[in-house]
Amino acid sequence: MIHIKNMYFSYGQSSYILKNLNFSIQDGSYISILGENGSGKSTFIKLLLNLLIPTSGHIENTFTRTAYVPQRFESLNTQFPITIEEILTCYQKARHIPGKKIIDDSLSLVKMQDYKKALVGTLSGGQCQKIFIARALMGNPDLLILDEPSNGVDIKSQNEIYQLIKNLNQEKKITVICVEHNLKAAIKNSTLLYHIAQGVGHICNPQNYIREYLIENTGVENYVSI
Ligand SMILES: Nc1ncnc2c1ncn2[C@@H]1O[C@H](COP(=O)(O)OP(=O)(O)OP(=O)(O)O)[C@@H](O)[C@H]1O
Repeated sequence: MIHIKNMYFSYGQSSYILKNLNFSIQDGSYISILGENGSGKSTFIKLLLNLLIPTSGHIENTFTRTAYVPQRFESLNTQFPITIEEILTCYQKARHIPGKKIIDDSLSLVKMQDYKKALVGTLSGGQCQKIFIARALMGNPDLLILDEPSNGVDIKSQNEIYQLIKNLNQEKKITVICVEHNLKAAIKNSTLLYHIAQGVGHICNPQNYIREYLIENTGVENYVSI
């Protein structure tokens, strides 16, 4: 469980990016974090990952094994001649993760076992995203944080990736927090949405999101057709 209480955050002396956030994330939930570019979604995630410290207020986090799946292009040099097995072996060693079968097991979970010897530069966007999820699963996480998992991925692979994330959430009981620009996926998959606008967080039920937030705040009625 994560409890965020009266949390404010600013970078240095600049004005607050996040203002008085109060939000609880229950075990087993699937939360999508929404908001416009620059609204503070990545900052929020970095605070949850302890990469940033709140300016005031606090975060209580009872999860013990958090895994992070970054945006695909943040962590990938496709020109570098390295295989999937080598990437995962480096991760296993760096994180001191035990187990001889852990790489095969995590690749099987994302149905990418046939790509163990493939060079990372030969994979499609969707395949790369699955490899990053496999890498995150090697640490047997109880919390999985993803940053825009469908970014740069075709529709078929998007469906596979969201199905995979949903299975991890529902069957393996991994709590999921996902930064999203994919509104359709967020509404379809999440137990709760958290919309950040002007530094303020709004908790929203997926079924009511379109009415509660988009229509009231933007007047964009055609979002109803999503
Ligand atoms: N290291 C930093 N130092 C100063 N300001 C920063 C830093 N990182 C982000 N910001 C600013 O904080 C604000 C929120 O940025 P953030 O990256 O959290 O937004 P975001 O919602 O994730 O955006 P996007 O959807 O474009 O990824 C932006 O105005 C950004 O310029």
